[in-house]
Formats: sequence, C-alpha cells, structure tokens
Amino acid sequence: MASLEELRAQLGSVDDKIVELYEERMKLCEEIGICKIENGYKTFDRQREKNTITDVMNKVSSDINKKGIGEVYEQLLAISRKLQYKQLVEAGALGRLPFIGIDLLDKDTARVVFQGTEGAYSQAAMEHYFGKDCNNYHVHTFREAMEAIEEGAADYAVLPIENSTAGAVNEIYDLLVEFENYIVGETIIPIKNTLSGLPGTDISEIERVYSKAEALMQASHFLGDHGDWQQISVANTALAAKKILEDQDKRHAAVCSAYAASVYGLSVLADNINDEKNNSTRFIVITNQKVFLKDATKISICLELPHESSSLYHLLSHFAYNDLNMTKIESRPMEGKSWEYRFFIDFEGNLADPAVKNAIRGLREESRNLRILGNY
Ligand SMILES: C=C(O[C@@H]1C=C(C(=O)O)C=C[C@H]1O)C(=O)O
Repeated sequence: MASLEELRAQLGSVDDKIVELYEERMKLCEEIGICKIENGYKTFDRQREKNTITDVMNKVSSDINKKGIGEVYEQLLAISRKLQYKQLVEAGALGRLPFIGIDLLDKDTARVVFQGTEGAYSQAAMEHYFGKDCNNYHVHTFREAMEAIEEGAADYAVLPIENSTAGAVNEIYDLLVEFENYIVGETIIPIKNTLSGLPGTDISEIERVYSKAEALMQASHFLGDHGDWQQISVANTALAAKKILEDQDKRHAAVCSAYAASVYGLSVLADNINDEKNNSTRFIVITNQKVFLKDATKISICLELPHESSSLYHLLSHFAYNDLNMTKIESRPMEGKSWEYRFFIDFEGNLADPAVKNAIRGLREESRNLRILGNY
C-alpha cells in the first residue's frame, strides 16, 4: 500500500493536469466571449449548460461521482460565464441608459414631500436630511408621496423603509417596484417615544393616554406601571400630540416623539419610555431622476428568480466572485404568482466600479426584471 506522501504526490500531479486543462478551457471561453460580442449572441446559454452538465455526469459511474462532477461543472460554467460578462462590460456593452453621477443634491432649492402629519417621524427624518428650513409639504399615504415624485410635484420624498425592531416596511418595497423612482439617499433616526402633556402637568394627574396602537404596545412596560390609565388608539403619534393640545385637558397625555411634543408645544413628562431602548428607523430619499451621488457607497437592486433549484445560490455567487459585500436581502411575494418571490438586495459599491458593473451584468442576464433602485 502506498504511503500518504506518495498518494499526495500523485494527487499533486493530477491537480497540475486539472489546472492546465482549466486554463485551456478558460482560454476557449474567452475566445467564445469575443465571438459572442462580435456577433451579438447572448452570453448565457442555459440549454447548452444543461446539456454539458448531463453529458459529463453520464460519463462517470458511481452516484457520488455523478453528483460531484455535476457540482464541479456548475461552478466551472458559472465562472466561464462571469469571464464573458467582464468582457462585455469592458467592451462597453451596458445595455441600459446609464445612471448619471452628480456631485451634490440641490437640497436648498428642492421641494420635499413626506407622508403623515406635522410632527411625524418622517418629518423629523426629512429635517435631518434636508435641513429645518427645507421647502416641504405632506401627504396622507405612501402612494401619494410616490405619485408626487413620479409626476414631478415634488423633487424628493422621504419614506421609512426599515425599523430596527419591527423590520421592513413592506408597502414601500412594493411601491419601489411599481413606480420608476430612484433612491438617492438615506438617513437613520432614533425612535424614542415620550409621554407628553400640557405644560405644567404633573404625571400624577394623567388619567388617559392617546397614541398609535403600535406605539402603545411598544411602551407596554411603562404603561403597565400605570394600569389605571385609559389607553386610546389614534391614527399616528403626531395626531395624538395634536389632540392633547386641542383638548386642553391636563388629565390627557400622548405617547409621541419629543419632536412631535415640541411641534405641538407639549412638555415631556417621561422620556424614552419604549420597552426597547435602541429602536431606530431607516428612511430613504427618492427622486424621479436616474442619478447617483459620485461618492455613493451602497446599491439597492431588486430582481425576480426562476422557480428552480439553487437559482438564489447561483445569483449570490456574482457578489462573491466580484468581491462585493452584500449587506441585506429581503423577499416579497410576487403578485399573481403563488410562492414566487422578488428579492431586494443591498450591497456596498458604486455604479462606476468595474466590479459592480460586472456583477450587475451577470445578475441581469441570470434573473428576470432586474432593476437598480439606486446608489446612495
Ligand atoms: C462558453 C460558453 O458560454 C457560457 C458558458 C458555457 C461553458 O462554460 O461551457 C456554456 C454556455 C454559456 O452559458 C458557450 O456559450 O459555449
């Protein structure tokens, strides 16, 4: 029986042959890539790849080797395809109207829209991003905000996309697909609710609290210590603050942000009363121009996948292969297609980076309806 060293030496010579053949194969794929660019042929030939994989699997005998060679070839073909995407990008074949890189957003002159009432967290986020004196107005629904951007009634909208404890705001994801608007910025603000009442009120005088149902729930420990208070739910926390001002009754208080309390001239009776103390919400800034800030570092895309085994696995390989760091993935059910999903992916990068261009080229070829939602 041969020793471990001898067997490893034999393995080494087999590896040398594999490497040599690998390079020979990639050289051929590169030539095929040139041929495809010259003739306008599509890079990804799904049927040809399926046939190649079946052929090589039929050439081995044991089941374990069949599965093994199948996996090796899946990777091999994916890599040769990625080489061809790179060739395409280098040849300047981007295939879509490009995003335009800009230096700055026109924050001072822009008209900005947010959803909600005066004192809403969205307004606080808007002021944080555009400044206190920005030219703004508000609408009732997220859809109306999206429409205002699409029609050009406003230049930018500030919309909540994700909360650190409650997760994604699904409606915004769906609207990003429905409307052709683009993300150009984001801002994260802490969500800290207070108990606020009329100036001069003592907390011992309170008998009734108003707020949005979720906000009452998120302060359940604090409110539990005051079990005798009547809890009344209203449409949102800013509206609760407004009601306290209008009622002028010292027995009433609102669970609302410190920002809403200041907008309606209330005093904070107890600060940061949420059960979860580190709650924050991420807001996106959208516009109808296909632009990105030249120093942008994050890209959001969405795409649909064929209902096939390992389609997500292959898709994600484009990030690994191009050394791109994926920071988030969400899925949403697709309308009219039970159990099929649209994926929303965030990753680090700038649309001007060659690695990003290569990855997007590959992702576009191997998924359906890929859209770049923005680079910010
Ligand atoms: C090399 C080609 O391009 C791609 C890669 C393949 C491969 O590596 O075998 C096969 C089909 C294409 O998806 C080709 O079209 O032949």
